[in-house]
Amino acid sequence: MSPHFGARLAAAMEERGPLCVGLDPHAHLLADWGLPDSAEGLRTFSRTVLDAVTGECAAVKPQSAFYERHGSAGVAVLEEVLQACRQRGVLTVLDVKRGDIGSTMGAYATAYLADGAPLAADSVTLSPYLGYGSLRPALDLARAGGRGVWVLGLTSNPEGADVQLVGDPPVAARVAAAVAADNTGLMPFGDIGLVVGATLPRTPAELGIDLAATGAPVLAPGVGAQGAGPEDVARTFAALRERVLVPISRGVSSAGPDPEGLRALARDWSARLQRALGS
Ligand SMILES: O=C(O)c1cc(=O)[nH]c(=O)n1[C@@H]1O[C@H](COP(=O)(O)O)[C@@H](O)[C@H]1O
Repeated sequence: MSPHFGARLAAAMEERGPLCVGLDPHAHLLADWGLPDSAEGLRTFSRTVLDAVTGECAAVKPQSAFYERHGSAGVAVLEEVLQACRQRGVLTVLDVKRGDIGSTMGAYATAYLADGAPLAADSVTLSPYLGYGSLRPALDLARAGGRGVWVLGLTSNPEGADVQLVGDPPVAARVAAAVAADNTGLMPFGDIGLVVGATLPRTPAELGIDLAATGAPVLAPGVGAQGAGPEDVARTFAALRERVLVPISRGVSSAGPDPEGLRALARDWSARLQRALGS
């Protein structure tokens, strides 16, 4: 049986550090790169970033929205990106933030987490805000295939607190407790990750959320364009530094289209993150 996603992620982070490069082909970035805002522009952007950063990061995170913007032609490019990552052995976090009633969730799960699906990824982002239990079909299919999921906990945007911090214990703490139960026994960490922004004004511990107890890897967005830096990652995730995967998108792709510039900036972020996290 192949290793579970948490073990594969741990191995990739051990080898290449905590950086995850995001693929978010914003219209303004395509323009800055001198590319058309079209499927062809997405293709060139994605290939260029992927070629430049393969080997410099533990994973890549394509954001589906920027591909969907161009309809079926854009989604075809996303399929190519995922296929290229599979061929290169690059771990993928497909950022789709899906969440729906359980029966529909089963279809989303098949779309992103089934062997042979055109959009199959190593892991996918999910929203638990229709109820954590509604994600079960995706959690089960991911685990059966050695894949993973990232459940939104405390998101990097300030508006997230309106939902995630309601109640005592806060909603996000209840999500974290459910993740902890599902990760029981998986080493070195589980296949169900939590998304916790690096931009939070208060740390999870200060909010009464014991991330270390969840056994979850943490996806910590917000570094670079959203204002957080490596020291914020180190401060926010003090007790679980070896489990934090840090996605940076605009903070890397702003160096394009020059591949050397992209690679140099990815290396620089990676070195700064590793220094801050003491890894
Ligand atoms: O799940 C995510 O990746 C995510 C969660 C979150 O709380 N905040 C957040 O910014 N993201 C995603 O992370 C990426 C951030 O992009 P940059 O700010 O350019 O690095 C975008 O694709 C967001 O959709």
